Amino acid sequence: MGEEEEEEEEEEALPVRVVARARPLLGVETVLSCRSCVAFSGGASLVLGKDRVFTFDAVYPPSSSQESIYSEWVKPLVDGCFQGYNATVLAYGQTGAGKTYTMGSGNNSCRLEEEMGIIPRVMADMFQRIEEDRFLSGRELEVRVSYIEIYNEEMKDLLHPSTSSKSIAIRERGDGKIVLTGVKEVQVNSLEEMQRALDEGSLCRTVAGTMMNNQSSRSHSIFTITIDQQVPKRGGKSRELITAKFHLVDLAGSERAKRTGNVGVRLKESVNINSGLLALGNVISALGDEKKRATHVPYRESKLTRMLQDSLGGNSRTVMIACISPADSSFEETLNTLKYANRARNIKNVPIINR
Ligand SMILES: Nc1ncnc2c1ncn2[C@@H]1O[C@H](COP(=O)(O)OP(=O)(O)OP(=O)(O)O)[C@@H](O)[C@H]1O
Repeated sequence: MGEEEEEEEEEEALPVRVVARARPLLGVETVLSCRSCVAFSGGASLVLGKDRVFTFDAVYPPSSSQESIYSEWVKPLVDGCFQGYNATVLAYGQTGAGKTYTMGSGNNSCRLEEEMGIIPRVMADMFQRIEEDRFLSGRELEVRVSYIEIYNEEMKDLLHPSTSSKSIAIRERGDGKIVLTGVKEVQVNSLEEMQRALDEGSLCRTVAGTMMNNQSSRSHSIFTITIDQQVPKRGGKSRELITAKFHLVDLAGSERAKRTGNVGVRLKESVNINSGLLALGNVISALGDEKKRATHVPYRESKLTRMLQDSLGGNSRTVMIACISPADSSFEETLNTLKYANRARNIKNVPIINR
């Protein structure tokens, strides 16, 4: 293949992939006599209520495993990172819909192997790959992680919780890449070190009970893995740096404030959470609209969208997982989640290798 053709292939625009996942009915829902209001046909569509049909890139019914969603949608992104492509996985949905379970961004120490979520699987795969590539001549590799939380429009470094939020800022470099200043990345040399970073950071997340989930994460959390590789150039003695960033995002619950029974501080939180998600929705819809995409995408409306600027509609391979509860008591929230996720299907990203 000629160099020009290679360039063309790299710059092909890819849509953001959107998959929907329904968790099983929880014990508490069964006790409250909730019934499932979502039907699955086995394909990429689902039916909410009597006749609202939604089609995504894939649909995962309650019986589906953590492994299937990981191997079909996330593993290819891990492979891409080693080639220098950025990747992003976002979990969206109302409180209690299964975002933290799916991402594996909660406490993983008591989980069975098959219950492990996406982040622990990404880490295990990366280190297996690093181990396998160890003997490739001349290759040097460095892996770093950062873990941040956006809570009430303030950013917290979960790996260095004593860092003041005020010293953290999001900046756009001349080449359009987004960088965080004030957040300290941690270099990790083994799977165990990376797992420790995830577990310790997860413990510092802002969690509180709502009427819908007694361990509700009230913030957006973003676990970022950066891989830097010094690779010998083909045929020459010189080397090139290939770098890739993998954002794993567990978004705060998308529910409307009223349903969570929130008042006071929790209500203020809900308003802030929703403003981040609203901004994300606006960015998603602008990216899905050809005219707006060319003129103005409102990334600056929130910290969340600013931080994900080069992952949404930018240089990244992106998968969004819309998590839903099948319970009829969550019908309205599920409808909102599915509508929101549907809009994301129009976004096109242009992944290029980061040399
Ligand atoms: N696919 C699943 N299989 C079995 N249990 C699940 C599944 N998804 C979620 N659960 C369970 O449902 C409950 C709520 O899930 P989870 O905490 O992941 O929700 P969430 O969307 O992250 O909520 P919040 O936004 O409030 O943090 C948990 O007890 C979790 O273990």
